[in-house]
Amino acid sequence: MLQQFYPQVPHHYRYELNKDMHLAAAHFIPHPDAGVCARTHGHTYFINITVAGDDLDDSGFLVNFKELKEAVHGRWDHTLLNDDRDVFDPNDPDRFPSTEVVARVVWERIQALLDQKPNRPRCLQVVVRETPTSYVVFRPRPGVDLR
Ligand SMILES: Nc1nc2c(c(=O)[nH]1)N=C([C@H](O)[C@H](O)COP(=O)(O)OP(=O)(O)OP(=O)(O)O)CN2
Ligand SMILES: [Zn+2]
Repeated sequence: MLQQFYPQVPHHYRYELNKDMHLAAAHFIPHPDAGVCARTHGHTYFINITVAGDDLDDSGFLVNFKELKEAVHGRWDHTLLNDDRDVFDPNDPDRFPSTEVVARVVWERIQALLDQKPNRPRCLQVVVRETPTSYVVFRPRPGVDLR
C-alpha cells in the first residue's frame, strides 16, 4: 500500500499476520495548543495491524482479516472521530483523537476482539499514519496491557 511501511516487532510466536486498511475520517484536537489542528479537518488514515499467535482457529486462520477490518473501518470510516464519545473525550487529553490515541484505541478494540477467540491471538503492534509525514506506532506493554 502506498505510504505504508512495516516496522518489525520482535516475538517468538509461530504465526504473524498483518492487515492494512485505510480510513477516511475527520477530527479535531480540542485544545488551543493544537493550533490549526483544533479546527475540524479530515485525513485518510493508513493503519497497519500486527497479530501473532501459535495456534490457528477452525478455519485455519489466526484471525479472519475481514474481522479486523470490520472492527476498525466498520466503526470509524466516514465519521467525525470526536463524535464517538464512548471512545474519545474532549475533557481528557488521554482520550483526544490524536494519532497516538487513535493508535491505542485501535489496539484496544482489536485486542478485545482477539480475547474472545479460543486460539488467543495477540495484537502486538498498531501503526497509524495520519499524514504523508506523520505516523505513530503503538505497542502494548507485555504483562501490563497484554497478558
Ligand atoms: N504528536 C502529535 N502531533 C500532532 C498531531 C497528533 O495527532 N499527534 N496532530 C496534528 C494535526 O492533527 C495534523 O493533522 C497533522 O499534523 P502535521 O503532521 O504537522 O501535518 P502536515 O501535513 O502539515 O505536516 P508537514 O510535514 O508539515 O507537511 C498536529 N500534530
Ligand atoms: Zn489531523
